Amino acid sequence: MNKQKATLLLADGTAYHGTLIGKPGTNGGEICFNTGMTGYQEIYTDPSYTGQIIVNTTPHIGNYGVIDTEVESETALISGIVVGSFSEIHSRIDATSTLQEYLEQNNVTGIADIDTRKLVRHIRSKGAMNAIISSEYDDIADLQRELDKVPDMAGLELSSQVSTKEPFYYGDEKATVKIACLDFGFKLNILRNLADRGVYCKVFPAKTSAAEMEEWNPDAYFLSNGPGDPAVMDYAVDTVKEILALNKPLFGICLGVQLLARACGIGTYKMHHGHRGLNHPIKNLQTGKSEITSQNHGFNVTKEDVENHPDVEITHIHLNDGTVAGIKHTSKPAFAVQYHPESSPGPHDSRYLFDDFLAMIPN
Ligand SMILES: NC(=O)CC[C@H](N)C(=O)O
Repeated sequence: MNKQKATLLLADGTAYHGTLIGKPGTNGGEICFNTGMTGYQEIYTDPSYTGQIIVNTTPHIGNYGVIDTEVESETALISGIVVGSFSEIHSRIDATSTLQEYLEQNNVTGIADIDTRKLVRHIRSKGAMNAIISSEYDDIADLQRELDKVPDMAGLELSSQVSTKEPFYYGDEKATVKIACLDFGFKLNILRNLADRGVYCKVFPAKTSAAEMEEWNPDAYFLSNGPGDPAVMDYAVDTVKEILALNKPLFGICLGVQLLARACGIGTYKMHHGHRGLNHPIKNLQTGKSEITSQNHGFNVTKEDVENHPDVEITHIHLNDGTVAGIKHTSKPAFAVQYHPESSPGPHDSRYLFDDFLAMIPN
């Protein structure tokens, strides 16, 4: 076990001292916490966490190692991890490497031996803020200088940086249903869920226009999850407006719901500390049933704007705080959710949303 020291400094001046894990260095981002009891590898490789330091509330991390294929994107784009107890050994027979090796390979600097319960209570009361992890500096003035370089998540556009540079295909090319997918930072399990239902996907870079995608003559459109602030993504909002004008089925997940909302003139806002975990309860207002869901978001759709909108209604609400968890357009075939039906990690309660989407596509 690497016993090099590391320091975590929060933007409000709180410092935590622990042990370096992953790659030695200095890295900053917005600190947020995920309450999932499992699935650290999928969480670290979810591109929506780009620019963020993840605190795992599960106290023991690393104990089942890493499997190369169990990823949500090719690499971990996170700015760091903060854990309680870190295990450099693992006991899963199929594991291809230790988490320590994986973090080093993916240039992730982390800190272990932190009282994550205390830290999470701090973030929960003070709200989301920037932080820095360093194994190089322990002097607060040095750390503060590095922390000052970290941009605020509010107002940050990140999707175009993580999106595919070239279009690519996913699924069965002989499938009769074709779905154009806008990549703002796709989680792979969304594509797996679409392909498993027998459709052919073409994934387009974030800045592709609807006219360009129409050249492929898709039957429907999909808006992916992704990092950053939807309020500074006018390029994508304009594309969603163009897609809505086509009257083809449209489904969006997480950032996708925020972009659909903004395309309809509904606002989005930065939450106090967001929702990240695997057991978030939501209620489907159309069926009256509740679902336990996987979530990862720090922004949300403004509820009053939806309530006052003549053509958009709330379909799902978050049962912990009443925030908007899903919306649909009442005169266009478009709907989206703020949570993750593809889970990975997380429960499968909401997989029906993929079936609902495909049922909207005429035969
Ligand atoms: N998972 C996502 O798509 C996240 C969307 C957005 N970046 C947010 O934090 O709210």
